Amino acid sequence: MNTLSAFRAFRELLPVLRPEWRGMVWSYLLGTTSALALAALTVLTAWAVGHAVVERTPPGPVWWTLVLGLVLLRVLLTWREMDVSHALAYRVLARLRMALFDAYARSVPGRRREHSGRAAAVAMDDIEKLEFFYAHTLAQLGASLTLFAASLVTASLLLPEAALVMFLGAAVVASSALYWARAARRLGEREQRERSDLSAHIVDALGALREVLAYGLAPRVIAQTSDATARATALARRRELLSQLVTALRELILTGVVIGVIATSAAAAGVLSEGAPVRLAPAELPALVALALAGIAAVVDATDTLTRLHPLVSGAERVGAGINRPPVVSLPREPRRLPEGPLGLRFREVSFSYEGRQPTLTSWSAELAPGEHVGLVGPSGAGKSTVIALAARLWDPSAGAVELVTADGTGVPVAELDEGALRGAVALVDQDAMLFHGSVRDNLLRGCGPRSDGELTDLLERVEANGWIGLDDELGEGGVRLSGGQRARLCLARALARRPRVLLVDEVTASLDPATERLVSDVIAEFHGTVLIASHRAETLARLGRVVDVSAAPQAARR
Ligand SMILES: Nc1ncnc2c1ncn2[C@@H]1O[C@H](COP(=O)(O)OP(=O)(O)OP(=O)(O)O)[C@@H](O)[C@H]1O
Repeated sequence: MNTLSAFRAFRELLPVLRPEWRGMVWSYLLGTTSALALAALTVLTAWAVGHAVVERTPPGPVWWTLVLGLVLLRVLLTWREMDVSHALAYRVLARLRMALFDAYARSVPGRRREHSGRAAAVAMDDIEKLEFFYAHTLAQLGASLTLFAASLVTASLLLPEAALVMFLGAAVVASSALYWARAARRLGEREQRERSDLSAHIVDALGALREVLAYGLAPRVIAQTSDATARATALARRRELLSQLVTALRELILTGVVIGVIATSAAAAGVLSEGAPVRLAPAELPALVALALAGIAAVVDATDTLTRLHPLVSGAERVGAGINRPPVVSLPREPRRLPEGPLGLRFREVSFSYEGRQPTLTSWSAELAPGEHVGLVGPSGAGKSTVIALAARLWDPSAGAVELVTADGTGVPVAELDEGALRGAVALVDQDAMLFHGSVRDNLLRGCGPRSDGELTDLLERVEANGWIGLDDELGEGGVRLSGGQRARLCLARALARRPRVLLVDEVTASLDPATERLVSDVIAEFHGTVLIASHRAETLARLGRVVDVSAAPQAARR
């Protein structure tokens, strides 16, 4: 494993978990004390056996008190450890999820053409595995290393050469683990890639099931799926084989260390040659071997855990990349509030380009007076959706400003506005607006304050949805059970439920039949606030007071 990059990937997420440091330290302390208590029990038992066999003296009351105390301590610690680490795991999960969601919320909304949903779903899945690492594994690694250090120091006080054997054994175990981990990680990454390609392939096929069936693609999809599964399984088998080999090697080293410690202790106890100076009582020999065994087993445990971390490293990298996505808009330091009353919209010499693309807008200006209904036109790809996204502050322009304009003509840049005030004043009905899982009522109430059922029913009547749906009806995932026109009408009702002062509508009538288009246009025409509609459709545009062209040459904004 590239230890440094693994270390970096895990460290990257620590700032998010900083508030949990007390829980993490507590979990480490409990785990370490418990491991030390277990090691002490093993050593005490070996000591008692040594004395009983060699000196024929049974353990005295001090020994029994110690052993009993340690057993009780272990019971108590195991119970507390579970409690603490479960609570910690829950909080780690929540913190990572919130940080990821927050980062996506700040960085994604404008990037409509990105598969952000899939990336976020994979990262959310990763978080579930990482939770265990931060809540349990980290403390367990710390406990193993502390136990090794403690047993090494104790062994070096009792018999330095036994400690040297332990140290060398630990070094060989650790270096072999690091060497093998690199190969395991490479295999793991390939397997992970195969598996995510496979799930993307299945998701795509299921998403386009109608095309798959209509074009007779099912046999090809099945063959591709089975090939990809076979490749992923072969890689998993190779990885498992490698891991078994490494485990066998580790067991071998462990055995070597035990033999080494027995040999050095036996020599020091004068067991090997007559007349040699005795530096260790023969009765202590089993205790020293048990001590060495506990210490080296802790290193074996830690390296075993480390070698199994590789799938987590890629997960941590993905989550880190998600959490550290640069925000597309930044929150103002001193957010301004919005004055009451009608609001207009002003684009003041706005320029904008998508990452690495030619500029979409260059010094583009337009102004909508409060209450004005304006159409936004331009050839396909000219930037209509971009203008709408800038007005909703899903992106920030690279130059110029987008402002909400009060009745006296004062412009308040959307970038300086309090987030809540902006979202309360401006509503967006997007080209591919999504409905959420849940009832119609849940959807209408999303993002707005309390509204009476009477008001919501009134909205359904306005978009003529009351004939085919009610407030308590469930929409299913993304409103899949509805037609495009029905979805558009509910999305419009949802935007109106927020009682916005500015309504932004992006191509919502583009794929509607003439009757639904007329209906949607009627509802928008009755809206009393300011409206900006991006559209190609003559029928939609004919209802509007004025039309502005997004591809028009740069002009100065009215001040
Ligand atoms: N997320 C994105 N990343 C990169 N480029 C983008 C992104 N969104 C839009 N673009 C590009 O920016 C340009 C303007 O796109 P936009 O969607 O604003 O145009 P539009 O006028 O609304 O087009 P249409 O009428 O076809 O919907 C296009 O060239 C498009 O390819």
